[in-house]
Amino acid sequence: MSADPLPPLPFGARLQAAMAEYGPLCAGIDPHRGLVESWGLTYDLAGLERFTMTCVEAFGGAVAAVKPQSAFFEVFGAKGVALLERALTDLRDAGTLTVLDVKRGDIGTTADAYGEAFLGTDAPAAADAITLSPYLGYGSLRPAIDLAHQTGRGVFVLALTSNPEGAQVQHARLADGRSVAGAIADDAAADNAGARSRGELGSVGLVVGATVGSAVADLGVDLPAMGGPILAPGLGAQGATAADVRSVFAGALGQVLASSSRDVLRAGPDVSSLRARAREVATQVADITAA
Ligand SMILES: O=c1ccn([C@@H]2O[C@H](COP(=O)(O)O)[C@@H](O)[C@H]2O)c(=O)[nH]1
Repeated sequence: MSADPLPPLPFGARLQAAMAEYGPLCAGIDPHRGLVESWGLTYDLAGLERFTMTCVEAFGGAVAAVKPQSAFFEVFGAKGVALLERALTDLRDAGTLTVLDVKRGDIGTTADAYGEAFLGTDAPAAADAITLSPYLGYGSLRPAIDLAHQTGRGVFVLALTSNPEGAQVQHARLADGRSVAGAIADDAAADNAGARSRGELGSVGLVVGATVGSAVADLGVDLPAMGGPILAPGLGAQGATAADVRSVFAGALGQVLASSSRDVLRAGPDVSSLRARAREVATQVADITAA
């Protein structure tokens, strides 16, 4: 009689271990035209492939997580998406966690299909975690969140994005006085309750930009109680500094997974230089977030 397979370790626990080993950096793969050309490559499928595989070689086994930005692959159609799927597979084979930045969100049946596409057992573009948009209501994400829990994967729900325009929606107040961002954090806290009771990081994280200044405190977004990881874009190219990370995430620094794309990618195309820059930023962020 064959034994049942072991259930997968939850994403939150796997991320916690990876951050402890490599430092809390998520290196982005953002092959936008300017960057691809600055590496001396042509902005076509061949250039996209060279750029992406250079990143995979440099970041695999070197950082806690890698975040490909789906848009830069989708723009090349089916062949670009196939390349994205290959990069996700190669990073998994290298033992490196992937966060696919796709910002999906829709009514329940469609959220279910999005979940199967990226988080299901047989997902064609399987990632360890994906970004989700809660602006059709946090509850509409339920099928994808439940599937992530079942398959040991994770999600990062947009709460306070790094762009200034996000405030129009995310700073708004609900009838009960809570901010939209605060309510999303409360919903994530409920989904992370089990992990918290085991002393683990939850698998439902939030996206909170390192650029948001005092908004976390002003809007009553309770990040420590949320209990999941915080994907924090905005460091470097968008202007956030180490001091910003310390002040924005005070009280929740151990949950922060800082994300940086352009600031690291500018060190390419040499694989060793790219890896060295990623390691340098990972060490800087580890120093910032150390208690
Ligand atoms: O609030 C958000 C959510 C996602 N992003 C994405 O992160 C990277 C940032 O790139 P940098 O070059 O480090 O500025 C990019 O893929 C965005 O789409 C974000 O910036 N803000």
